[in-house]
Amino acid sequence: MALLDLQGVSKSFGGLAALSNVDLQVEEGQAHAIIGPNGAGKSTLINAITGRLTPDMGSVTFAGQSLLGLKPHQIVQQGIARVFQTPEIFHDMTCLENVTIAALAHRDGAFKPNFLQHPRRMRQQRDAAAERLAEVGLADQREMPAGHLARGDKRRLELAICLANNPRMLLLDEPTAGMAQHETQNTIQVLKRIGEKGMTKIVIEHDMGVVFSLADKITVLHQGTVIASGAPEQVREDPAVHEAYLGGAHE
Ligand SMILES: Nc1ncnc2c1ncn2[C@@H]1O[C@H](COP(=O)(O)OP(=O)(O)OP(=O)(O)O)[C@@H](O)[C@H]1O
Repeated sequence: MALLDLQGVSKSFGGLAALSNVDLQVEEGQAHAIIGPNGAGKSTLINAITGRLTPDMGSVTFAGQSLLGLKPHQIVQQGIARVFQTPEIFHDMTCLENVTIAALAHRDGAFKPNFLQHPRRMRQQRDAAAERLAEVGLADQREMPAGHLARGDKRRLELAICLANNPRMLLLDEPTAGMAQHETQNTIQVLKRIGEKGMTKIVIEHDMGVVFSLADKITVLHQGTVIASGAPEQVREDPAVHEAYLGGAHE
């Protein structure tokens, strides 16, 4: 059974069908890229998964449970974390403090400033936060105020904050957008490392280099419909994909 299973999902805005009868199966432990030209329906699909909009038709199931009707925060509690969209970084706090607070908030359901009464719990969360920072390659910057980080490092801190919540699936929205080449390569390595630990990932990405270095499976959307879905080499050779996308301006 797929970890995330969408069947027949449709969503229209007025007369425009942003998604038409979309099926998507994301297997546990895989990196699944969703690609397509501008306006293909990628954001609408992600919004349907994260509860920011309700499909007109179809089903969205995660770990066997329907997500339909759940609010975005309830979907986060189910174990789906969206990265690189609405990062909540405290710029004056150190990287370690940022990740520790995220871990404490996850543990208590919300951040409660009572942690000073529980020094052992605080120490455990700090140790876990330090591990998350090491995972994303920010061990050396742990005592640095978050506001002083370079742009690419800030995004890796956001990733560490998401990981502090122990999600089952990460949704990555253009994880390398606006990054310099070396930052992009760094981010690819970090995401691969997280993947090796079995983390399931959905990646929305325009950069085909990133897509083909990360994805186990690729689904291609075009005008709200899935025109191809499969292994990267299979999708790369699909004539419909060439026609709609890979042969176009984004290659
Ligand atoms: N809230 C909305 N109201 C009206 N139309 C919308 C709304 N959201 C999306 N659309 C339309 O639905 C279609 C799909 O949009 P969507 O943003 O999902 O595409 P996308 O693949 O994410 O594009 P991009 O790569 O440019 O972000 C587009 O034609 C868009 O204009």
